[in-house]
Amino acid sequence: MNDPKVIVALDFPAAEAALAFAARVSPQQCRLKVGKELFTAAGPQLVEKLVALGFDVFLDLKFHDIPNTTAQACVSAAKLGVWMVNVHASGGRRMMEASREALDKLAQRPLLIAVTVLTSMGNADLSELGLPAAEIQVERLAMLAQSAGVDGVVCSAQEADMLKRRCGREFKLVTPGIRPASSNADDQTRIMTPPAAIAAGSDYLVIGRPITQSADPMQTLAEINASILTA
Ligand SMILES: O=C(O)c1cc(=O)[nH]c(=O)n1[C@@H]1O[C@H](COP(=O)(O)O)[C@@H](O)[C@H]1O
Repeated sequence: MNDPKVIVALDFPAAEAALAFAARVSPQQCRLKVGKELFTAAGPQLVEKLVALGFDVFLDLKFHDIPNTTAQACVSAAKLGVWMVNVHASGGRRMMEASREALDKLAQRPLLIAVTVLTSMGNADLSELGLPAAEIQVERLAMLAQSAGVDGVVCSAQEADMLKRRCGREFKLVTPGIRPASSNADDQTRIMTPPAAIAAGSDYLVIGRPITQSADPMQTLAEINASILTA
């Protein structure tokens, strides 16, 4: 597999566990995501080690701040050699445009992705925030993100079909909240199985606990990869 669709979320408390996982998989089988838990514990050195092992690394720090701070944080992330970085679309147009412009000045830049509505959020959670239903809010933020020049969005696979039609095939859809039929939802709300997500138009599936907490993580990853080859 030369273009792995699965991005494994390395939500571990320390570098050792993440490196032990990385030692058992190859960049042909999956990409790797470093998020807030692992980055806060292990820092940029761990990210650089994973990049040096040949993995495409998604640095998922979901930046959300004023335009200058967010843009410079994206530049710092890019300097680690990562493949993908993300910001919150709800930070607004000027924040996303500043991030894109700052990255464009680099010789090599990562994909810039905007988070729309977290996959843990359901319509009741959104209503409490005074926001419309997930599908409407995701569409609105994705259209804004696209017009601000980002490469794609994080959304749930439940919105993938709608967004591929609205934003076109080239606009990348990165979808967490992926659960094989046999897995628990955990704290995720807008979920979908791996083959259904690919069929709906997801470009990349972010999967953490169903793989990392499985009794046999390598077998689970192999089964998921096999299930989406035929999707
Ligand atoms: O940006 C993300 O990666 C992200 C966005 C989102 O809306 N929902 C979401 O779950 N994530 C991340 O995707 C991963 C999902 O992990 P699992 O629920 O264990 O599969 C976690 O590392 C989350 O931080």
